[in-house]
Amino acid sequence: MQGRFHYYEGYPLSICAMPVRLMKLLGVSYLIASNAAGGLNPKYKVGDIMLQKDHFNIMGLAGLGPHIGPNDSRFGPRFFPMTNAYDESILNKVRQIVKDLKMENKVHEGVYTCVGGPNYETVADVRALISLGVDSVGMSTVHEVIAARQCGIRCFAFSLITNICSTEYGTTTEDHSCSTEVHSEEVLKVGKDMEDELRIFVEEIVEAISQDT
Ligand SMILES: O=P(O)(O)O[C@H]1O[C@H](CO)[C@@H](O)[C@H]1O
Ligand code: HPA
Repeated sequence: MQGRFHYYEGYPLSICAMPVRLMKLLGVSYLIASNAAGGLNPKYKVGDIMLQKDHFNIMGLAGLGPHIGPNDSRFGPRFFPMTNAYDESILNKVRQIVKDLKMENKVHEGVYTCVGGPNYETVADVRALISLGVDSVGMSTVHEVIAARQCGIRCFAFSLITNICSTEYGTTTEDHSCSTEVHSEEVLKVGKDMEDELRIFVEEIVEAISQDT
């Protein structure tokens, strides 16, 4: 996909996840999802990569999801497990790729969450998410992975840490900027700067997965 639909753009989560269901109809069996995300884990630095071991479905706990409403059985059963949402055998292949590409110093494994956005988080939000065991925060991916798992697509996802979420209140300067604020320009720049490295990383993953198929 080139880009994606986001909930904050006004689309219901079923539309945000629609491309995944289209992929299913086209015969896709593996999903590699990526996202730009804020780092919550204090070990993370800007430009690091977090392999998603799991996600915390905060919107789902509030009753939002791509699968709310009448169930269309072409896209899987009404009820389904999410215990092993992120495929361990793909993760193992990626762990090897990380070693081969000598990326260990910048790659972590952790838990992602999707918030509604489009505002970035308050300090209180950030502190709460950390206390809930979340390592990175964005505004996508979770509903895509839910739709994929419902229809049996195997999933791998990673976050590019584009900014560090602040756990402290900053001081606002005269021009009204604030040292601890995140701005989308920063997010886009880190994404752009990492483009070549991530392309190689994803190409390696596709290659490793395709050896299985
Ligand atoms: O998750 P992706 O689409 O990578 O984008 C992330 O970056 C944007 C905010 O900067 C939000 O859309 C958030 O979800
Ligand atoms: N929060 C939510 N979404 C994001 C962030 C963030 O800090 N960075 C990039 N997408």
